[in-house]
Amino acid sequence: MERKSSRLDGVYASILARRGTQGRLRRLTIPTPETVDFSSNSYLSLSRDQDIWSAYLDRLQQSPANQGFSLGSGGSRLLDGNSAAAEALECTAAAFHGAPAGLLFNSGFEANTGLFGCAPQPGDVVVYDELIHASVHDGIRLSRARGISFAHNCVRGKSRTSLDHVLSELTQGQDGHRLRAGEINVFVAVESVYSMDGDLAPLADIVECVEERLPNGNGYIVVDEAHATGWLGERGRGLVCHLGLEDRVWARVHTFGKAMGCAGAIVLCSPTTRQYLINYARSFIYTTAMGYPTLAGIQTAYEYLESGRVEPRLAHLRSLIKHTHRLLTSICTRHQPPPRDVVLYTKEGVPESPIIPLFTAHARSLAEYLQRRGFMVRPIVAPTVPAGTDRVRLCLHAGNTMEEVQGLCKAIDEWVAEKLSESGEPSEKPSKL
Ligand SMILES: Cc1ncc(COP(=O)(O)O)c(C=O)c1O
Repeated sequence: MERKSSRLDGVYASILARRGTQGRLRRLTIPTPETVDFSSNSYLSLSRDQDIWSAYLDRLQQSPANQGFSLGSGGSRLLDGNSAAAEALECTAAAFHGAPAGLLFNSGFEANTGLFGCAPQPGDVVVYDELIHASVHDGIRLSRARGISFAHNCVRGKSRTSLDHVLSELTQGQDGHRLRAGEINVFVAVESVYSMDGDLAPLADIVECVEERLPNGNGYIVVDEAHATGWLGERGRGLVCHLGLEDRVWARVHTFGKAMGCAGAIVLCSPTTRQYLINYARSFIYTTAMGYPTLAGIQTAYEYLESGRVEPRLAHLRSLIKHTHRLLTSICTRHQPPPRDVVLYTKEGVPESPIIPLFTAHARSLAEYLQRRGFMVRPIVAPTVPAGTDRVRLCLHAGNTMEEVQGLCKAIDEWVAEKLSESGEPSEKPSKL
């Protein structure tokens, strides 16, 4: 008799083959250490910093015996997995980001699914930016709320899909009177820095809009600061602190796996909300808590940020962003008319973040070309991003040098010239960048 699993493998194999023919098959690769990193989310290059590593080892050596010699936590925080170190880290992070309280989660993904899965009450609504992270979508699916998207970063545009329009429709719709009376809660979910486009949310305007449309205080803004944590604002406190909106944003999610070079996340919120999450957030309750080595790494990274030693790195990162912008703009200007389908760099001003998308219908070709020249970049294609917006996602890091950026842009320039000559379009010779 044919084994069940082999029949199922056959089903999977044909699904994978279909995906393969569409050029959308996902694969695991091991990053090669000798390539120059223009891909990871380690924006500050802290994960390999010698000083932080030494401070981390010292912390492990000096930790109390009941904490320091345990690789794992031993259980859920609600059973045996809680520790003074976990609670101390929550206080450190909350103080650093100017929040009343915080609750750790094992990842940003779990923080979002935990928060959105239980925060809305029956009948509540979650209004979210259309480019919000997959984990928020999954959280909404787990919740008892209705989800409605608004157009990316469109707060007050005339479009019927602007945030203002969506909120206005809600307050005039079927349950409008209950919404206006503050009996239905509206959660508004945005990211401070969008992970694929690298643009910032117009957060001050979003806050104004929500307060105007929901004056009874039933608009609750949740900001996912995953890609802002550690580098945006003074000492990397994030966008909410940078704009002084701590008291007008209901909850924030900070993740430790990106600029902070560690792993895990925290939801910043009121003490009562924290207590509610402890009771109802399934991804907090039904999982083994972080062990001491992980907590110690995050605590060490926070101390580094708070000490101000991060400032020279931030300054270097800002210059890299400006320099890259100059070089990419010059590539596009020289290959006029703009090389349609080849590479489209759309930033008019200096990019707002170290994430710079290079839109091209040939994302895989560009990424492979750059990888062969020793630059690690990755193609990001549908369904990870909306169809028609395939790109190579360039990520700059404080650990990159000006020369590396120069080399990368020179290779992009050569690729553009090659592609254009293949397509028969006239192309400028790559010139000295
Ligand atoms: C905006 C955003 N939120 C949340 C997450 C999830 O964070 P983590 O990697 O810690 O699970 C990510 C990571 O890709 C992200 O980009």
